[in-house]
Amino acid sequence: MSGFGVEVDAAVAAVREDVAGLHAELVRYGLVVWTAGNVSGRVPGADLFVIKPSGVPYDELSADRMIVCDLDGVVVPGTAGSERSPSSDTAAHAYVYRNLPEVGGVVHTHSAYAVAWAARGEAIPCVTTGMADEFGGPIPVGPFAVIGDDSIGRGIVETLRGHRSRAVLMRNHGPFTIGVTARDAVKAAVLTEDVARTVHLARQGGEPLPIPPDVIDRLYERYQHVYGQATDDRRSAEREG
Ligand SMILES: O=C(CO)[C@@H](O)[C@@H](O)COP(=O)(O)O
Repeated sequence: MSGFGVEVDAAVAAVREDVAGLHAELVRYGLVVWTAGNVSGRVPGADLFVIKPSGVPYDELSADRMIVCDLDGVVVPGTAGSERSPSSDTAAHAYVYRNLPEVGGVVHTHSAYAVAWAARGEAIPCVTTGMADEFGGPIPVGPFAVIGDDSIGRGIVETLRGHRSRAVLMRNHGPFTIGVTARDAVKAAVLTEDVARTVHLARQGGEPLPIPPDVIDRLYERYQHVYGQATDDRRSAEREG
């Protein structure tokens, strides 16, 4: 018995399944080594989110091992998985959920090319149409912050609030991405690494050509509202508004 009620219990169960399964996508797309990356998802209709336990191998991340937290990042006692320590980035994820109500999922990885840009403290310029589609401009750099308090979360929110990009490169650390759902945030993490690698490769042969800002705007608008299917997470969230 969780004490949440039937509807919230069902929502928690669905987010547990979703978040557990999405960690396999981080592995599939080569975004993580060992246990260095995490996915969380907000529980619709409740001030709760679900995140993985800290330092547990990805092939052991079943739904019942996911951890339910409140929006202060405190583990809900007595729930499945609560005997374990949550991800060391739980406070950062919680800060994002508290301060950006439209966010339904948060992802952090140490994907190699994105971390290389973060280590230099250099924003990734928007020089491909695919990047304009997903990010609508450059991927910005967030401040240097270390695990232990709200500072990573603050840096993510300060950098991404009002920004089109769903990704921030936290300086000397790595990418954090947000989405309307956990899956949407995983997609942003996959595409962040893809553009980090592509723009890095492009620069080996010279300076990439810029895309005019009005063209970036048009590509971004089309991708958000026309690309894919009306049932896609982002377009559904927009309709539900
Ligand atoms: O960046 C760090 C630690 O520096 C963490 O995000 C990473 O190792 C993953 O930690 P968790 O297994 O989620 O606790």
